[in-house]
Amino acid sequence: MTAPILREKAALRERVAGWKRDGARVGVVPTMGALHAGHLSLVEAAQAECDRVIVTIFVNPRQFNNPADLESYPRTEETDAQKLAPFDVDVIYVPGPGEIYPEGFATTVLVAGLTEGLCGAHRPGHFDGVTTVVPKLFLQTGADRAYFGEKDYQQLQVVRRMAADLDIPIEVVGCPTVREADGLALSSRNVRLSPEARRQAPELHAVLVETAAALRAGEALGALREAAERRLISAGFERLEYLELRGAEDLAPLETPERPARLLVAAWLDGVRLIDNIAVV
Ligand SMILES: Nc1ncnc2c1ncn2[C@@H]1O[C@H](COP(=O)(O)OP(=O)(O)OP(=O)(O)O)[C@@H](O)[C@H]1O
Ligand SMILES: CC(C)(CO)[C@@H](O)C(=O)[O-]
Ligand code: BAL
Repeated sequence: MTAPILREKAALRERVAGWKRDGARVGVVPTMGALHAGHLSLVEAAQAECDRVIVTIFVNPRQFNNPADLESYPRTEETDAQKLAPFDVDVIYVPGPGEIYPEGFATTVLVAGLTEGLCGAHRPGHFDGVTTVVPKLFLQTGADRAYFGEKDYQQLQVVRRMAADLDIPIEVVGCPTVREADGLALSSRNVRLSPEARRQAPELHAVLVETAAALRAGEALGALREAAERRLISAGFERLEYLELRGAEDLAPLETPERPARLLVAAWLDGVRLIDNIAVV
């Protein structure tokens, strides 16, 4: 059955208050829509641990540093509702812009440190947009747990920090990246790849896996980054944006995986910015 779509925070609050009176544990899966199996894996994780599950769909203008990216971001509410139907979620919350950024809205939440490198360095203002909308989604839904994908690994760590710093009583749960059979991480932006670029795209994950193995074997990150860049360019990519090794939780720059670490990459293919990351332990 298609879940009820609520568009107003007042209606959402009333619904959630009823669940809470019954002692329900509420989970939220924040998304920007254009749902795929990665999002649906978050819904499944939420359903396994929560009595009630809310999926939010809001294409948040404040986190788009590139107006063309915002303009062309896929908006597919009807198909999204159909994709959620077999999962029997309790509510799909699709707030109008006025529910999130009413007239006179003047607050920005900024997380320092964790946002400064990686995607934060290449998408100015992006994480400020994320950390301004996400606490609103947490507070509007009143959820006890929130589910985020490791595909957006820096986002996951930033959101964890924000929720802890603001004393929002919610547990932020990270879920593994869902991939295509050829290794490409599922992303709403993959639909923008031409058929040829789609065939080239899995090279990103292959480079990540091989670089991680070489780091574990003691090879130097600098030389590996150069080799990765050459390989991606010859596979058809336009540009390697970053390939970095970071501490798994604090995202501190590392040269070697001397402690639990994450290898993170961003690269451009066919005018599309692809990101990925894996654990290096
Ligand atoms: N392949 C995936 N596996 C697991 N979680 C994912 C995957 N892709 C996205 N998610 C998670 O889904 C949530 C909503 O993400 P979003 O709506 O931005 O989708 P997206 O596919 O990441 O789109 P984008 O093209 O903007 O990166 C985030 O927590 C994100 O990490
Ligand atoms: C968390 C989020 C829904 C906030 O707009 C977005 O950044 C996303 O889809 O990952
Ligand atoms: N997937 C994270 C949201 C964004 O790329 O804007």
